[in-house]
Parts: sequence; structure tokens; C-alpha cells
Amino acid sequence: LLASAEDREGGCEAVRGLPKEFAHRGHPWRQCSWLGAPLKSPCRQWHPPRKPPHGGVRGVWWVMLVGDSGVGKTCLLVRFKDGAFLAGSFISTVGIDFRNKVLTVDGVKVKLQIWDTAGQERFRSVTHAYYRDAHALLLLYDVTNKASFDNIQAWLTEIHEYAQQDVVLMLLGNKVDSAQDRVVKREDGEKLAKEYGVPFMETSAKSGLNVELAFTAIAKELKHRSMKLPNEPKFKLHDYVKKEVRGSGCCRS
Ligand SMILES: Nc1nc2c(ncn2[C@@H]2O[C@H](COP(=O)(O)OP(=O)(O)OP(=O)(O)O)[C@@H](O)[C@H]2O)c(=O)[nH]1
Ligand SMILES: [Mg+2]
Repeated sequence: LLASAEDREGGCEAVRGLPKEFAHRGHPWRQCSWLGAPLKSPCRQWHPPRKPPHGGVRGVWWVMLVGDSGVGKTCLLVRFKDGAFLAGSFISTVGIDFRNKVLTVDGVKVKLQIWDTAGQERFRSVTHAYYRDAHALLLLYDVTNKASFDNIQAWLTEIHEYAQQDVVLMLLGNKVDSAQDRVVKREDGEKLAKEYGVPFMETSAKSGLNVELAFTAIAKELKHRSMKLPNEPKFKLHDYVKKEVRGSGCCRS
């Protein structure tokens, strides 16, 4: 097999002709040598033994933001990516969009490709097509909008139908900065999350509360799943979230 230097940078998928951005799709990339897992595929020869590709990034994962229109998915993503809040008039997402963010998890550089979906019903079929490839889902409701909370059950049914069985899932109650308009209590969110066995936290794209934590927790879980060393203790997402989460009285980002 012959491959250009650029192909080699792209890893084994470049050999299969997939663009770099889709390097992890449809391929068990945890087989790659630079992730430290057993080598089975013919990609062995393309990986430099110690220098991971993609400028030191050792894992690429897809995270999808889902939930009703207006719950704050786009704002949460912008807060995480750029550290800013999109104030002003609400511009509803059309179809689907994504942003990349590289972060360091336990000393390892990983990339999250974060897909921001449209909450509006008319774009639902677009969203369905992306579930299958998602490694993690952040399911949002708006604490100032009861209907968005009531719809969580329907979202979970949809996730069950379209997403991978082992998808990492987290429930987020957003807009906790709007204390006066709150109609969904934190305990209600906690209760629902417990019922479905998913980790939960309240967030604010406006103040930044728990935004970094939500994405970091997901990244940690994904990193541990694919790069766990034999003697390393199992990462427990629920416990980590419980320990790290901050209440809305505080303003940690
Ligand atoms: N107070 C407050 N407002 C927020 C927060 N997050 C989002 N908003 C506001 O809520 C509205 C909707 O936010 P978006 O992020 O665009 O909502 P979305 O979930 O992406 O909506 P769709 O794209 O239609 O699915 C905007 O007017 C935001 O300014 C938050 O944490 N606190
Ligand atoms: Mg949006």
C-alpha cells in the first residue's frame, strides 16, 4: 500500500479514502496503535509509533446537542467554544451545524466535534440521520419552560430508537440564571434523570455555570472508555458529575 504523508497524518481511514474529519466514522479507530489498544487492522504501518496524528490529538468524538427549540443548545455550544453568551434576538438553528473544540483530558489532547441540532420539529428527520454516529448526547431542557421538560421523555424515546446503545448521555437543565422565571425545580430534573439512570446537572449558557464541566465530563468518559490502561480504575461519570457539579448560587464556569 502506498500513501502520501498527508494520508499518513490522517491515519488508517485516509487509506480507506475517508476525509480526515470523518476519520472515526464507520471504523473501529480504537484499534489504531497510537491509542494504545491492540492492533488488528492493516493501518499499523501508517502510524508513527509515538507521535499521534492530528497535532497531538489522540481521540475525536462526536457530541450532539438535542432538545426542544429555544432551550439554549446553540448558546451552550458558543459559551463552551468561545466563552461568550449570544445575547439578543433568538436565531433558531436551521438543520444542523458543528463546531470543533480541542481539550486536554487527564493530560491527553482530545477533540470534540459538537453537533448543534435544530430543535424545531420540521428538522427532526435531519437530526435522526446523525444520531447513529454520535458518541455522546447532551439532552437539554429549559428550566423556565415546563413544556421543554415534559418533552424530555419523548426525546429519550427518540434517542433510544436512533442512537447507539452505548451512547454517553447527560441531561442538562439550562437557563438557571433566570431564577425568577424558573418553573422546573432542580429536584424534578434530578428525579427524572435518576429514573432514566442518566447523569444530570443544571447549566447556564449566560453565566457559564457548569458549561465547561458538562463537556469535560463527557470527554473524560469517552477518553476512559477508549484509552483505559489495564490497571486504571474505571471512570464513574455519575460520581464525577455529583462531585464536581455546582449549584446555581455559584457562578463557576
Ligand atoms: N437567560 C438565559 N437565556 C438563554 C440561555 N441560553 C440560551 N438563552 C436564550 O434562549 C434563546 C434560545 O437560545 P438558543 O441557544 O438559540 O436555543 P436553541 O436550543 O439552539 O434553539 P433551536 O436552534 O431552535 O433548536 C436565546 O434568546 C438565548 O439568548 C441561558 O443560559 N440563560
Ligand atoms: Mg440552535
